[in-house]
Amino acid sequence: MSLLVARQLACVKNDRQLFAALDLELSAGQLIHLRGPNGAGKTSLLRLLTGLSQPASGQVVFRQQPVFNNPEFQQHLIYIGHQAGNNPRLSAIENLTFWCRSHGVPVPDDLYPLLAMLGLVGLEDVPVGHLSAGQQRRVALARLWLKPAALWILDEPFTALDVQAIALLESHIAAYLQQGGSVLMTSHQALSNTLNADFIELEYLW
Ligand SMILES: Nc1ncnc2c1ncn2[C@@H]1O[C@H](COP(=O)(O)OP(=O)(O)OP(=O)(O)O)[C@@H](O)[C@H]1O
Repeated sequence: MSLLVARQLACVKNDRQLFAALDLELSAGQLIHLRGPNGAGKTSLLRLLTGLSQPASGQVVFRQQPVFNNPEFQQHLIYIGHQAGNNPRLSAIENLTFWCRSHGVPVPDDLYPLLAMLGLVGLEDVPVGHLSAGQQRRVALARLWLKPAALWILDEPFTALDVQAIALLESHIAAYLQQGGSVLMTSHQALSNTLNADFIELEYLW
C-alpha cells in the first residue's frame, strides 16, 4: 500500500499554473527522483507534499490522513529544504541539538562521532555561518542520521557536496530504502544507478 498519495494536485504561483491534475504515489522502500527545469515547480510540489503549503486543488495524504496541518505526519517526516536551514550563529552541535529538541528526537550524548563521519572534525563548535557551503549542507544532512522517520523529502540534497559526501549520502539513502524507508527528492544531477529511482518529470508550463 502507498505511504504517501497525492491526487489531482494543482499549484499556482504568481498567476502561473505550475502544474495541474498531478497524481503521485510513494511506497515503502521506494525512491522517487523529481526532475524538471528551473522554475518548473519542484520545490513548490515538495512543500505541498510536506504539508507546509496547501494546493490550489487536490489532496495529499500520508497513511490515508491529510498532511496539511497534521503534526502527527511531521513526526514521520524528515524534510530538508533547498536552504540548509541551519542557524548561522550557532555551531553544528548547537544546531543539531536544537533541531533534535524541536523535532522530539532524543539528543545523542555525543554528536562528535556523527560529525566526524560527516567530515566535520574540528568544526563542531564553529558558528555554522563560518563554514563552507558544502560543510553547511553536511551539518543539515546530519539530521538524516538522527531521527527515525518513514519518509524523507529532500530538496537538492547534493547541492555544494563534494564527490565523497555525495557517495556517503547515496549509500545512506540506499541503506534507508533497504530498511523500508521512502524518499522523494529533487536533484539536477543524475543519481547513482544503484539507487534504482523512479522518476517524475515536471515540465515548465508557460
Ligand atoms: N512564495 C512564492 N511566491 C511567488 N512565486 C513563487 C513562490 N514560490 C515559488 N514561486 C514561483 O514558482 C515557480 C516555481 O518555483 P519552484 O521553486 O517551485 O521551482 P523549482 O522547479 O524548484 O526550481 P529550481 O530548479 O530552480 O529549484 C517560480 O517561477 C517561482 O518564482
